[in-house]
Amino acid sequence: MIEVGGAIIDKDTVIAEPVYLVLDGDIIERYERGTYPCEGGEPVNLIRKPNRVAIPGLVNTHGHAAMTLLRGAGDDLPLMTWLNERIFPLEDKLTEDAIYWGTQLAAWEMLVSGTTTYTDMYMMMDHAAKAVAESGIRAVLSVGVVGFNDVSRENGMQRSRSFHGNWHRQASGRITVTLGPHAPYTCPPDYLTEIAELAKELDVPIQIHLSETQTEVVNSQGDHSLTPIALAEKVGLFDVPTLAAHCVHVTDADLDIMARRGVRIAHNPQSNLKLGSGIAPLPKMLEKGIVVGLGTDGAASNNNLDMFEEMRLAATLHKGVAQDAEVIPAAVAFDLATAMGAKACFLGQLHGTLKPGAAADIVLLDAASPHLLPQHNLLSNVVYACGADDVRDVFVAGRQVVSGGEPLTIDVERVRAEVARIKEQLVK
Ligand SMILES: CSC[C@H]1O[C@@H](n2cnc3c(O)ncnc32)[C@H](O)[C@@H]1O
Ligand SMILES: [Zn+2]
Repeated sequence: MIEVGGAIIDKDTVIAEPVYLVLDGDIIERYERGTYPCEGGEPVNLIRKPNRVAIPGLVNTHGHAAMTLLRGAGDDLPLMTWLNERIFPLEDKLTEDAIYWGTQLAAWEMLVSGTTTYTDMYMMMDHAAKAVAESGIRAVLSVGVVGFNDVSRENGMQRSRSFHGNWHRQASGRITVTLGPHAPYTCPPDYLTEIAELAKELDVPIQIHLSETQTEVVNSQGDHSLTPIALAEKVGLFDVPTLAAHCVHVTDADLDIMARRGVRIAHNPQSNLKLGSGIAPLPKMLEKGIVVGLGTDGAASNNNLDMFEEMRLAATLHKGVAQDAEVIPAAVAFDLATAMGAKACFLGQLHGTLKPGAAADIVLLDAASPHLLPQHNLLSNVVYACGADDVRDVFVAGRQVVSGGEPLTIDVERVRAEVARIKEQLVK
């Protein structure tokens, strides 16, 4: 049982008074308004935190966790220069050990900033999954694959298949495996078709980067006479549930395809701004009924994994673009960062809420923080005022993984030392 001073159950249910959550293992059994009636003494499993506000754990729908190791290694460059000149040469030096420690660093950063579920597309993913299992976070993982030649194509298929066999639904069900074709500009059309076939066989969704920059769209039009999204549909990618990251440069016809085919979008406002890619038309996506989540992308293009920043940016950026303060209200931004984000990355209907039957992924904020005072509107305070520093306690699948702002599952001194060592190897 967790008793708190207030809770946001979901975007529509805000309780600005004492409330307690009753857990049944890794699930929320129910919530009740008021304090827990302690007739006959206080139960041993009652966590009483009147100075906390409970929200669902935040869901980060796009990223590359171990890129924490490359934070600050290439800034102020456009996407393709950033990738080709800075990131790919460093990634060539990453080892299995580096992926493990880079993912530990990411899990630490995400858990203490209130993210309980994240998605990942990267390399040597068995080692990322090990860090997920140990840290207690929940994750939707994929081996990132490219199809430059026959060897990379075959490797990608084999690695994806074996990663699925090793990790799908493992770590007490906290890991979901998906397939991760990097992008249409790194995976030729027939390779995308092969990947879609494998996804059907394994019965798993796909995550991919789509239409991130104008250059990508212009090149796709030149090479295939189709936008990346129209191409993805043509090659059969959308026959499988798909989560498309970015979708910054999209036509109305692209969005119609995505709405019709149930393609989800991961909106990464901070990364898109930092790489100078542009601003995705989030209001239009939502008007068309597309399921959208928020993502940080990797820590080398953001440069942090703080979902409070993405939530606030989603709620403010689009008001400025549209010159309309009514666009993306606080409740919608909160939904994108929680329940709709969970739908975007293929988790259960109730995931990202504190409703009965939802996974017990719960974040407790410091109700005494200046950001939560006064409480004219609790949801507004969380979206427009709170930040990662207000996170005090975090539970994933009913297990406490952060207490008083400190991670319980991560040896932070060890992570600091290993990351410093790996950084020296990378720059040698
Ligand atoms: C094949 S593993 C994933 C691959 O993606 C690269 N990456 C990181 N951020 C982005 C982005 O915004 N657009 C495209 N590709 C990106 C990452 O460095 C890995 O090489
Ligand atoms: Zn990405």
